[in-house]
Order: sequence, then structure tokens, then C-alpha cells
Amino acid sequence: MAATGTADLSLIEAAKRAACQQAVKDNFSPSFKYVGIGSGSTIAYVVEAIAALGPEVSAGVKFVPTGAGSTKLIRDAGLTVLQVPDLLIEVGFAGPGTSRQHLDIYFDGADEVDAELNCIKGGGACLFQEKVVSRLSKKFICVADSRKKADRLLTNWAYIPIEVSPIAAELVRQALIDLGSKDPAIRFSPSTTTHLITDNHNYLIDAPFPTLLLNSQADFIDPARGLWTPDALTAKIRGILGVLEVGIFSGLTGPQATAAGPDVEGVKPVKIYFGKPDGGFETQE
Ligand SMILES: O=C(CO)[C@H](O)[C@H](O)COP(=O)(O)O
Repeated sequence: MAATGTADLSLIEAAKRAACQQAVKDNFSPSFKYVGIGSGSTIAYVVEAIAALGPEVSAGVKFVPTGAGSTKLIRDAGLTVLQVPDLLIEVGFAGPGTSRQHLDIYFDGADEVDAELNCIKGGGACLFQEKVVSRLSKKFICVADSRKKADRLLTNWAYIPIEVSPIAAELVRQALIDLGSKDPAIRFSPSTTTHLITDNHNYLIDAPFPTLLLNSQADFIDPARGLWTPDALTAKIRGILGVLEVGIFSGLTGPQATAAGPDVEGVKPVKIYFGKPDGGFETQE
């Protein structure tokens, strides 16, 4: 994304906070049992807004994090942390075909959001746990500032983050080039000179793809439009040996996903709150 000056930064932070306060106001209920909390800088304002409601509102709720950063955020706010494996023990397994959407709601940010609410996530390196938590939630509410909004994914955000096994990383990189990615790169840690290691002990590959792949015969191209679709490109990348998960959040959501059964991919948001630099916000659903 474009570099941002210091003066603009405070406006952007105010925009993020405005979006999160509204998202919590509209969507959080003290009757909730389990609430998913994503990762990144924006989600901090969701946690802030929930904590500000006071213990009488939040004490009965368990907050499911998506990584080490969000675990600390929840804990520092005085809220109760419940990790995914503990959640799954707590709720148990009611048998084949039963719902696995145990979380009442999941709040998270995104790196880019398209007109159909598909997202790119993983700029903060937590995409795998974020996808697990989204998959376990009845609905995903996304919070972002308005710079993240685009008609089509990979318009302003440059790459798709992909979590991969370190041993297969070079193999995955080569397969991504075969698919049409331009210069996919293993991500380095910003604070060291070594590869970034995710919370799951893997590497990330950041894979740029052209926004359009016109005239391509590839099987992840929608022939009617000459474009790759988020669902098809995700499935294609996920099929590469060594890929754990892809940072595209697409697929059915909410009641549609519930109706389709427990194995459906319901990972994209049902609603997005975009904070605007003028202090206002807009929603998209
Ligand atoms: O996907 C993510 C982390 O893996 C974040 O939600 C995404 O990178 C947005 O971060 P921020 O709120 O700091 O802009």
C-alpha cells in the first residue's frame, strides 16, 4: 500500500477505531458464549470497545484468539482467553453432520476486501488460525479502514500470503510461478534477517498474481470473464504439496453456509465496517 505520513496516520487510526466501535455496538451481545478475535492493529480497537463495556457485560464471554498477538491483546484487556483446542474439548463433538459453528461471532481485520466481501488476509502472518476461527464461527464481521476497499482482490494489496511447510517452501514457490504468480517470495521477519516463522512454525510465501489473467486457459479462470475467481484460485493453491492454507477468505457465509452443512467453507465476512478518515464509517454487506 502507499506510504502514509505521520499526520495521516492519526486519521487512519481514528478511522479504524470508529469502525470497530460501531461494529461492536451493532454486533456484540452479552448473551454470547464464544467470540473470535482476529489479529493485526485494527482488531485492538474491537477488544478496546468490548472491554469498555465493563465486566458486567463481558464476564460471561470467552474470547477465542487467532495467534500469540491476539491472545496477549485479550488477556491484557482483562477478558477471558479460550484457545481453539480447549474450545473444541469444551463443546465436544455432537456427531456427523452437526454444526461446527460454535462461536457466536468472529471479529477481524483484512488486508483487502472486494465488492463481494472476499478478503485477503495474512499481512500479519496469522492467516491459518484466522481461517480456523472463521470456519468455527456463525458469522465473521470485518473491520478495516477505507484504504482496504477494492472492486477486485489484488488491486491495491500486492500479494496473497500463503502459509507453507518450511521443508517444501521452495517447491511451493516454483509451483506458484507455474500458476502465474510473479516473483513469489518467502517472507522475512521484519525484526531479524531470517525467515519469518508463524505461530504454527511454518513459513509464509507472499505471492503476487496479476489482477486479471485474460486469455489464460488455466482451470482456475472463469471462462466467461477471463478472470481468476477467489474460490478457484484458493483451491488451486491449496492443492500444492506443502501448502497449509491460503490467505484468501471466500466462500459461503452465515445462513447460506449453515444451510449447506458443516463441511462448507464459510470463511468470508457477512459484513464489513470501513472507517473513513473523516471520522465516519460505511458498511458493506
Ligand atoms: O490478516 C491479518 C493478520 O494475519 C490482519 O487482519 C490484516 O493483516 C490486517 O491488519 P491491520 O488491522 O493491522 O491492517
